[in-house]
Amino acid sequence: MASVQPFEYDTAIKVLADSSNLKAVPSKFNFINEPSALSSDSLPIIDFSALIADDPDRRCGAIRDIGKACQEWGFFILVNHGIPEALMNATFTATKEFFKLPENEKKQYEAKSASDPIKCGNFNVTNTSNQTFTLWRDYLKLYAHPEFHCPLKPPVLRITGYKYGQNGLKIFREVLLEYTERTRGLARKLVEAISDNLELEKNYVDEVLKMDSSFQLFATNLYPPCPQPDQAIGIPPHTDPGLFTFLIHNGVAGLQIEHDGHWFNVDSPQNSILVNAADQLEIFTNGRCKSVKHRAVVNKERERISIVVANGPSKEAIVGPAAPLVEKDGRALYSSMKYIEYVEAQLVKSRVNGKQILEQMMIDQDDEIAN
Ligand SMILES: O=C(O)CCC(=O)C(=O)O
Ligand SMILES: [Fe+2]
Repeated sequence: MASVQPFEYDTAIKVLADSSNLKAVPSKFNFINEPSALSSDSLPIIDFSALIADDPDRRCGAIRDIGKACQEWGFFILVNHGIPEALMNATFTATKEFFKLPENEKKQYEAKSASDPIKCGNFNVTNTSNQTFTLWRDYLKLYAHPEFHCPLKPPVLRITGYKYGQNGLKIFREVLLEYTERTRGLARKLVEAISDNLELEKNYVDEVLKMDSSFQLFATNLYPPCPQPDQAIGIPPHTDPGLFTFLIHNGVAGLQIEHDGHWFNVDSPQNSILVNAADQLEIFTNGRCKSVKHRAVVNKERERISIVVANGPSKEAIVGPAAPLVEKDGRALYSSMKYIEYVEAQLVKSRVNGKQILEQMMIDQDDEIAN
């Protein structure tokens, strides 16, 4: 049987969902799941203004809290981060305009391979029994740094508020460029906080992760209402590549994270950013920070949009456990891999219920002894 490609642009799910009287999920989306989860109000909240405060006690407190959050939950809510709410709103407006483009305009960005810097369309996932299903989600993914790639359309947006010129005109790429630049600055400060917390030398971290040329991915996901939310999934359980992922959403619930063997619904207050420790942070910290599994479930009533920025080390960085931590721990718990190879392998190879790339990189003590 010919294997199904992960990338494809058949029909936007939004178009399918808007089509008259869709009562059941077409079979190609069939993914039987249990979308219910526990509720949690205990996700750590990190005040970013404390991290950049002159007061050393506030700064130390924030560094300790970030370290603890990454170890215990792998997720936290970032507040007082300094990104203007108007810029976050403009980013939503911009991405919504993109999804509203005619199908033939978006189809130009249909991904052909994992290395395409702009990708758009449907995404097919294969499970361990070699069955393939399509995600209930439309997406756009861009490589945002060190080179910034962006579709030329929509050419101009009408956005009122926040310095968008006299006529309120601002170009799509400028909004995305500004949002990605700002989030990259925040991510860099968080990486510094983790390295302070683990007593790593700043020079060491900069040299290994090459943060000046950090590889940043921008993604936006649109999950249309789904007639049978337990028969389809927005994004199945996975972990993210990178150091820190930043996520904002349009106020509709759908993100769930795994904690202590249970799924929890995650919400975040308006204007905050949900941050999670990602795979390369877990590897680099030799397992101290946890890259936690999460998934996006869909609902019957409301369209959900999320905007995700994956902040990584440089594409060229060979990421393995930091040498000073390996020395302290007596052994490396993970093998090393060039970051860009990890990203692309994860895009095409990640399998539902199968071993994720992160798990494949874990070194068992038994393996070590055998070698
Ligand atoms: O939309 C969401 O809430 C989750 C998105 C996500 O996990 C991802 O894009 O990696
Ligand atoms: Fe994710």
